[in-house]
Amino acid sequence: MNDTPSSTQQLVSLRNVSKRFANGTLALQGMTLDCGEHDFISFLGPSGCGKSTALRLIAGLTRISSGEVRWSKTAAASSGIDRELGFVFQEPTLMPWARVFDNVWLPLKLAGVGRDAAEPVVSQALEMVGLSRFANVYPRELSGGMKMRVSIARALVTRPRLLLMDEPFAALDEMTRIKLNNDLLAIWREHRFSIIFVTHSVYESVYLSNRIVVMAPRPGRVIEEIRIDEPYPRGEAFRTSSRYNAHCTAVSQSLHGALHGVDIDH
Ligand SMILES: Nc1ncnc2c1ncn2[C@@H]1O[C@H](COP(=O)(O)OP(=O)(O)OP(=O)(O)O)[C@@H](O)[C@H]1O
Repeated sequence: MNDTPSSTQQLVSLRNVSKRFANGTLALQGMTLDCGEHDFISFLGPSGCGKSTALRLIAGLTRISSGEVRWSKTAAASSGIDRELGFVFQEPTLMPWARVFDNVWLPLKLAGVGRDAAEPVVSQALEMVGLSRFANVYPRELSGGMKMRVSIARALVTRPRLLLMDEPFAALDEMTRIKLNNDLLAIWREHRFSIIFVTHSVYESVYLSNRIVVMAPRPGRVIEEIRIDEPYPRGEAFRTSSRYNAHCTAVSQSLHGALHGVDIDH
């Protein structure tokens, strides 16, 4: 089945968005982007190109210096922007003293939903990430990949329409990362939310996304947007295909072209 997103319905739009920090750093310059319903967009680029800043601006965690972040009317009206967003960071940031269930319940608890009322929704979120049997364990009993799954379940428990992910799998080993890539794609396809995913990895961005925003530093800016018009589901056959390789080469070339003459942070 080819269910490549069509991006006809916009969810959130950035228009000429810039961010200059108080110390004078121009972290992001003139970014324009339309994120549609059921898009899977990657922000790809080296350290310091403004990927995290862009994500935080969309989330409203950092104030923009100029430009505009506009949400679709339906998204803004239904339950407030906060409920439309889930955020997953590189570190799972779980509460170590709380069981898995309580960690996932947290966003609902903060919204005033009691434990009993939340139970079916929390259970469903845990089921989505394959952790139904681990509701009662503490984070210290889980592997790195499982902790990240809990973090994803917590971000999805409010059923957001947009999931923002900031290098979520960067600290995981290769096999765990591949498994989480596949599971994330399966959850995204089934539940049809949108994802903006920050990564340094060309391979990961090509495997996951239907759109890749290539960025460069000093100042942080968008160089090019590349579409990966390949059908989902994507599995091992895609990962080992010549088409996948060709996309990776094209994206690498765009990235290297963008970096020509730029002094990288790392
Ligand atoms: N709070 C801040 N105050 C001042 N400068 C900042 C702040 N946050 C980020 N910057 C700077 O803005 C630029 C963009 O940072 P940002 O973290 O968005 O980049 P990034 O592409 O996400 O990098 P990385 O891949 O290393 O996370 C960098 O030069 C960074 O040092």
